Amino acid sequence: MPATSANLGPGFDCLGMALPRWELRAWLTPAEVDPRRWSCTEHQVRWNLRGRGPAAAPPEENLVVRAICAAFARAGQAHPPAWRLAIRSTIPPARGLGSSAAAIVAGLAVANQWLRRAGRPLTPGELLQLAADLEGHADNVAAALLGGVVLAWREADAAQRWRATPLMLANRWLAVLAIPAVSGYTHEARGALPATVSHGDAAFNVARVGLLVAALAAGRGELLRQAMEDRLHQPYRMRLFPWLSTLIQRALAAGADGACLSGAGPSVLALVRPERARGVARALASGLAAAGIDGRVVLCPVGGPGCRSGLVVRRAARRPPGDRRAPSRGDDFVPESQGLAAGLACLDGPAAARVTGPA
Ligand SMILES: Nc1ncnc2c1ncn2[C@@H]1O[C@H](COP(=O)(O)OP(=O)(O)O)[C@@H](O)[C@H]1O
Ligand SMILES: N[C@@H](CCOP(=O)(O)O)C(=O)O
Repeated sequence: MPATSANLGPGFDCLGMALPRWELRAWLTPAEVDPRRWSCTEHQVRWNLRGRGPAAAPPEENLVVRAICAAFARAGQAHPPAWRLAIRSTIPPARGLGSSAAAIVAGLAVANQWLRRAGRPLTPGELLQLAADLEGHADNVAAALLGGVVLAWREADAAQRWRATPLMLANRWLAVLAIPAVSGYTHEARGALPATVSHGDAAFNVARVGLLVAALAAGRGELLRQAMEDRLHQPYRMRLFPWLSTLIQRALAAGADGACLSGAGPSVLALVRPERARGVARALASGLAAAGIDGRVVLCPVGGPGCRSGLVVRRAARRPPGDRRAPSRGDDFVPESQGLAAGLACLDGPAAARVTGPA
C-alpha cells in the first residue's frame, strides 16, 4: 500500500493522493496453534505478529489486525484459529502521510485474498466502506486503495455509503515533503477543529476544490497557489504546527506551484515542477532549521499505483518446509488485484486512477 497525502489543502476529508515513495506491506498466513508461542488473542483468534514500531502494536490496537477482523466479520466468514501476520512499513508514522490508512487497507487486502480463496471476496465498494469506517474519513484510504489522485464523498441518504472516484492528474509535478521529526496524531489534529465554520469559509473552500481538480487535470501549475489555499482546517491546525505558514510561504517563494499541510500534519507538501524541486527542497530545509524543528525534506513522485494484493508462492527449492520467514526475493508474487482496477466501477468510474501525459 502506498503512503498518501490527504486534503491537498482545501479538500478536507475528500481529496487524497498516493505517494509511491513509501509503502506498507503485510503478509498473512494461517498457522497451527502452538500454545507456547502464541500469546495474543483477539476476536477468538490467535495472532503471531511481526513488525517494527507501530506495526508491532498488540492485536487489539493493531490497525492491520482490526481491518482483517472487520473484513472477516463483514463477509460472515469464520477465521482459521491462528494467523501469522508480518508487517513491514517504510511510511513515517504520525506525520500526515497516511500510515494508518495504509495499515487499514493492507489488513483488508490480505483478508480479502483469503476470502477470495473461499469464494466470497468483498467487493471494492465494501472494502471502501470498511476502510473509511475504520479510519473515520475516506480521503486517504481511497487514495491508498485506488492510487493516483482521488475524490471521496459520502452519500446523503440513511445508508451514508462512502464513494470514491479517480481524478485526472497531469504528469507534471513532483512532491517535495518537509517531514518534521515530531509526531502529529490525526485524532489530535481533528480535535483542534471547530464544530462549525462560516458560510464565507465554506464558499472559499468550495471554489478552491473545484479549481484544484481542474488545475491538476489540465496541468495548470499557475492555478495551484490559490487552488491549494484552505480555510477549513489549516488555520486551526497552525496552533499545533506553528511552522506551517512559514514553510508554505518559503516553498512558494522558491518556485513551488502550490503547498499545504499534508493530511492532518505535521508534514508540509509542496507540488513542484521537477526542474524547481531541488530549490524548493533547500527552501523547506532552511525553513525547518529557521523554525528550530528537526526534520528532513524528501522528493517523491505523485500518484502511482494503489493497493496491490496477491499470493506469495514459496519456492520449494529455496525454502525448507516450515520456513516461517516473511517472503523475500526468492519467492514469487502472483498479483490478483491491482489498484482494485477490476472492480472500480463499484466505487465510481470505469478505470484505475489516470495520469495524463506531460502538459
Ligand atoms: N499496524 C499499524 N501500522 C501503522 N500504524 C498503526 C498500526 N496500528 C496502529 N497504528 C497507529 O496509527 C497511528 C498513526 O495514525 P495517524 O495518527 O492517523 O497518523 P498517520 O496516518 O498520518 O501516520 C499511530 O498511533 C499508530 O500507532
Ligand atoms: N482528512 C483527514 C486526513 C488525515 O490524514 P492522515 O494521513 O494525517 O491520517 C484530516 O485532515 O484529518
